[in-house]
Amino acid sequence: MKRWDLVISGFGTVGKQVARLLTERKERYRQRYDADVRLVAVMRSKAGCYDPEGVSSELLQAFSEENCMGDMTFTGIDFLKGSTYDVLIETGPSDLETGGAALSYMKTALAAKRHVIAVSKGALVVDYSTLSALAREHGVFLKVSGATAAALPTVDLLQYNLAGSDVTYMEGIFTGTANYVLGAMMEEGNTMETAIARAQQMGIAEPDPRFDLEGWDTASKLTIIANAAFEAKLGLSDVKREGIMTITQEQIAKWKAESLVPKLVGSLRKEGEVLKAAVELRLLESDHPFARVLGTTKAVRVETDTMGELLVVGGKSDPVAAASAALKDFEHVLQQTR
Ligand SMILES: NC(=O)C1=CN([C@@H]2O[C@H](COP(=O)(O)OP(=O)(O)OC[C@H]3O[C@@H](n4cnc5c(N)ncnc54)[C@H](OP(=O)(O)O)[C@@H]3O)[C@@H](O)[C@H]2O)C=CC1
Ligand SMILES: N[C@@H](CC=O)C(=O)O
Repeated sequence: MKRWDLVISGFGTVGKQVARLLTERKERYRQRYDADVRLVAVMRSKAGCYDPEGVSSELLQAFSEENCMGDMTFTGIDFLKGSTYDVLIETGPSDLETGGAALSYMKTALAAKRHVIAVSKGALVVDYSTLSALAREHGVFLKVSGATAAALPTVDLLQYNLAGSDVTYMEGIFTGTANYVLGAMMEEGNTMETAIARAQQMGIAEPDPRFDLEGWDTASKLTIIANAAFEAKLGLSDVKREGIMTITQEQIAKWKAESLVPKLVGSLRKEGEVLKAAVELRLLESDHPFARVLGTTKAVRVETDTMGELLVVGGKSDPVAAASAALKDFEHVLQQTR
């Protein structure tokens, strides 16, 4: 039986769910893949815990509960370099300006021939080309489902289900928080503040809700999808971006009276060799398929040259679903390395 040692960087809402699901699925990995999967290390911003034989559930519990003061000399990169592992699952903050610590973790792991499964978006947005080149050079996988709408298949849909087809257009509702906030304002008469607070309680809103509501989250996902699945060289600044933070109660009342449904839609359109990316507020007729995508649910629609049109609705934003998407990526690594 092959040993698979895993590290999780970032041990917050999603990271903890990844750890929980990994424990639950241990037997499945044994039976299906003849794999002895162990979580050997987890790290937070100021501390990490590592046991080469597998971190015990008691230690994990203590690590997740303690007020993480850590050791002032702790650095995630040294911790990672000092750990022996096969796969890094990155669930730290998404820093869209520099890629943050996640970028150095991912580069370090890939250069050391470790597979990387990204849930955070910043590093992929900032330097996907270097990361994918490192993965190719070292013969390991860089998987990005968790960072590209998680339970809603996007990159996998394009790379696996539509392999060989030319996807000429893609559009979707990619940010559950924005969709939830718009729906709560339209259907439940909530204020934006109340709706944001609810999305934060659900664990799906980013630490700064403007990330979701000003379109950065959708723009980030589009950038990664474009680079990973369309082999484009898109930067975040290439995405035309609109948000929903300035929506007023007067606008809500008007749209209701006109039976229009507001949705934050991200799109990628091929125009010759150029890929045009945009995030915009669209006012949809009530019979539009996206108008019925409610709550934290997401959706994607694609147009292809030879496989027609596809619509996938579902994959709601949810920390457990995001963790499960990361482990879908892990399962694909297990399948592709057998
Ligand atoms: N929440 C969701 O539903 C989804 C989130 N994502 C993405 O996943 C990532 C994590 O989200 P979420 O779990 O909600 O975020 P949280 O804020 O709950 O957790 C972030 C974790 O990262 C840790 N961290 C911060 N800095 C570092 C560092 N330098 N090195 C190691 N760890 C660090 C934090 O440490 P400490 O505990 O010490 O504060 C915390 O444990 C984000 O990038 C988000 O965009 C993607 C899909 C869905
Ligand atoms: N903030 C995101 C969650 C992760 O991608 C969302 O609301 O969909």
